[in-house]
Amino acid sequence: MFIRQHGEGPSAMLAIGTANPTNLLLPQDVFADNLFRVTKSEHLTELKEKMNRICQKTGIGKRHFHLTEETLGAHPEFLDRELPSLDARIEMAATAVPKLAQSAAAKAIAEWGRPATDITHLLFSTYSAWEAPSADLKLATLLGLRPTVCRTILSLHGCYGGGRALHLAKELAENNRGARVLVACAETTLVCFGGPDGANLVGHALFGDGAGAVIVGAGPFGEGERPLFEMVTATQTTIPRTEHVLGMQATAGGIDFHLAIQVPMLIGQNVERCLLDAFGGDGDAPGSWNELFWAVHPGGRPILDNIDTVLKLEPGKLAASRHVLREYGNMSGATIVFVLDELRRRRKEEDDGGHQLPEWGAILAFGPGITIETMVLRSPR
Ligand SMILES: CC(C)(COP(=O)(O)OP(=O)(O)OC[C@H]1O[C@@H](n2cnc3c(N)ncnc32)[C@H](O)[C@@H]1OP(=O)(O)O)[C@@H](O)C(=O)NCCC(=O)NCCSC(=O)CC(=O)O
Repeated sequence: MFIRQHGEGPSAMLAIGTANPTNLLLPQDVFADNLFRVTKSEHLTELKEKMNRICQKTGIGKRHFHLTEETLGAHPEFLDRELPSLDARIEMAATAVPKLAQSAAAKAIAEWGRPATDITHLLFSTYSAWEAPSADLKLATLLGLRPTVCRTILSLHGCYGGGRALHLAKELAENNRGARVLVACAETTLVCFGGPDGANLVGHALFGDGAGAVIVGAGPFGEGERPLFEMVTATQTTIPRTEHVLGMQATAGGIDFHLAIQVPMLIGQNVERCLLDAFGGDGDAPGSWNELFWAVHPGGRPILDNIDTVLKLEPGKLAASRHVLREYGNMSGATIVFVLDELRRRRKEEDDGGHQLPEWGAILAFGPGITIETMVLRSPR
């Protein structure tokens, strides 16, 4: 009888890659001027002042975008929510999203050192998948994955999409001996970009474009395979009665984001419970959260500030998250991969400098629901 063989030990991240569109890089201090100019909204002076106030408080230094002024010139319907533009956006995203993911995935595969045809599963997360077959098949074709690769697209999980995909990759790798799972997350604001109004200023000020890829596998590890972070346990929690505070909605004029002002507070109030669950209860959790290393989705500066406060974290514990927020903004589901990449770069630097490094760590990612994905990590010695 055929018996399914399991992988050995907890699965691990074996390689990480990230990428951003090269079309447009905008420093945050000129973002409002640029937005109001290209959308012909300069007469909305109060709104622009508010936009400037918000931009200054984001903790963001610059962001990358696929949409350029030239593309907007060819699509004036993108500027006016009353005009239908969803078709054109879907068509643009259908090419841009898999290509962006390809850039990140190619870096992860090169670091991994094995042929792309050794990938057995593909998990693709994006808020821009609006067709079938979708970005997962396009990415598989661009990378030359084998026709038997098991593909899954995760759509509209928003900012917890990266955490969700890593969680699923862990399950797949541990339950299928020899599986090598490519997690790919790619997000572009071209599906939601529009002229500024009272409802979309915060989204405009926060979101950027980027892609992240991680290769996940469980033991036995092949020659040259080097576990970066072991994925020890993972949980998902939905905060009851918060489904209306954070979300996305497709309209004829593009995708609308809704970010209620209470989001940072709600996340702050709930993360400790999620962490205790992921660690298996109070008894197994570390005595102080400062004993861990941290990969937190930088959904916004106040979210990181609230987590610092409730977990009583020492300054610098969320440095990788703050760095990614500063350099790239909030790239929704792809952001957590950038944080993991930055975290391992910082840990290597500290290790080379002879510093004692925490062995255990945690991922926190948040999105619509409000959903919190939590994962306990261990860094192999
Ligand atoms: C917008 C901010 C930069 C503002 O910074 P501060 O809160 O420190 O500053 P502040 O209180 O002085 O606010 C400045 C101005 O912004 C307004 N303001 C703040 N939060 C707002 C919100 N959610 N919606 C609309 N307006 C908002 C305030 O009323 C104020 O207006 P005035 O100046 O007129 O008084 C920050 O609050 C922030 O980053 N919030 C976003 C957090 C968030 O929801 N992240 C989740 C992203 S989604 C995600 O990550 C998951 C996903 O998408 O799936």
